[in-house]
Amino acid sequence: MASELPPGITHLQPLVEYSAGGSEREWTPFTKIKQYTNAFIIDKQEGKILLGYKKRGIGAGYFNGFGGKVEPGETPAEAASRELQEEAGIDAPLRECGTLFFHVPGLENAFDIHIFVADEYSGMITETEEMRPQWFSTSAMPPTTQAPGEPALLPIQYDHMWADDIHWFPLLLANKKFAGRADFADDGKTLMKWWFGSEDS
Ligand SMILES: Nc1nc2c([nH]c(=O)n2[C@H]2C[C@H](O)[C@@H](COP(=O)(O)OP(=O)(O)OP(=O)(O)O)O2)c(=O)[nH]1
Repeated sequence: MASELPPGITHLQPLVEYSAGGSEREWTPFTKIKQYTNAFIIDKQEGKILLGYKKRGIGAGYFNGFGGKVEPGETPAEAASRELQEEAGIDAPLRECGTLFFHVPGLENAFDIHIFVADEYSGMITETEEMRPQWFSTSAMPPTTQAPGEPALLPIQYDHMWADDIHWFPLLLANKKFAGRADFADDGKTLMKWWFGSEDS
């Protein structure tokens, strides 16, 4: 169990350290916290996860889950469902599985990102102005069995994602509850320091 969690992590249950690293410097101070969401569909039977290529805004050019700001009067769960519908055209029985506290120096606010997951969805997955949805294999190896005529799914493209994601995606994929913090450099891309833990080791 971590003796002292990074500032910003408010997870109620004890956490076991999973991945930590980066520079020795202190966690960057922040003044405001904004609530965000990020939602993933994971089809365990077929071994695939739905991500979207972000076409604009924060994290443009990266693959990510679907999400955005929690609007005034909304719960994070309501915001996550709304954003999933707005960005991918689908509905899903989302459950909150983790939190990512994220900070870039120079930005007034830190991001408290509520991570949601579902293993099924309804509706038709649709490309939107913000996101181009794409399934990826959850296995490091490309799947060997494919439906006839279907292209093999790529493994998750960590080198085209936020630099912290590789440190907590394994917890998401293993269905573990987790929380963590990632501090970035001024460029908003280079990961300077991180800590992630899960409820079970
Ligand atoms: N996986 C991952 N997602 C991140 C990281 N940092 C970060 O902001 N995000 C997510 C949180 C949100 O889902 C998304 C940023 O939301 P957005 O671009 O839609 O924000 P916005 O202000 O435009 O909000 P909105 O208009 O969609 O409500 O990026 C990170 O380090 N890893």
